Amino acid sequence: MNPRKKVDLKLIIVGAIGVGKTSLLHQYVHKTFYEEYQTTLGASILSKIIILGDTTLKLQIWDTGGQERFRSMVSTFYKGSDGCILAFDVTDLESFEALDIWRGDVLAKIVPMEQSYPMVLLGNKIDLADRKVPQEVAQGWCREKDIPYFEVSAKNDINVVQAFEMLASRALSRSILENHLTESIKLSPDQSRSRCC
Ligand SMILES: Nc1nc2c(ncn2[C@@H]2O[C@H](COP(=O)(O)OP(=O)(O)OP(=O)(O)O)[C@@H](O)[C@H]2O)c(=O)[nH]1
Ligand SMILES: [Mg+2]
Repeated sequence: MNPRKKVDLKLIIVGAIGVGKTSLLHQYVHKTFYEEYQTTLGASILSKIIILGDTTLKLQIWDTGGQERFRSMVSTFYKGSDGCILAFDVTDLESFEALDIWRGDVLAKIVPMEQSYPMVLLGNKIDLADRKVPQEVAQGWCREKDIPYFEVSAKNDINVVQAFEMLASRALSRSILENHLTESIKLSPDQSRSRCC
């Protein structure tokens, strides 16, 4: 029997204050939801082990606080991440308008291969009636940036697993590709020596 490969991935979740980042993470990892709001001070980490195909993935997911005063501090955690969930609240237009800034902050910390850095966008709280961001507008933003979009509800557990696992699977593909590149770089010194003199 083939033993499963094991891969560790660091994922981050970012977005404006109160959009539901912690709730999405708790719904995904613990299948729980809390109505009362407790803002995240700085960052915290949750882990989950999942199986994708022939690989056991250990996801270490960094939950970051959306308060403006933490922006610079939490951005230091983006480095070394394998993928990012961008989140906004479909009933909060400002949280949607802030996405360019959050995305820019993340990409500024990711070097190299910025183009292939996996991201997904989650429009949360679709269980609420007073929507301010139409689905087509969010989809348009994602199309421009080539990012998958999910309409989700942490409260009612709608599309949460699908969104996290889409990101995990993209992050896994990228990590496999990077390992191949690293292997071929390791092989190349011999080749360069043979060209010398
Ligand atoms: N109706 C509804 N409420 C939600 C949903 N997700 C989160 N909430 C509520 O929104 C509030 C904020 O949720 P959090 O998960 O703490 O938001 P956050 O993005 O982690 O906030 P910060 O840590 O301050 O950046 C809480 O009162 C949650 O109960 C949802 O899908 N539907
Ligand atoms: Mg939080």
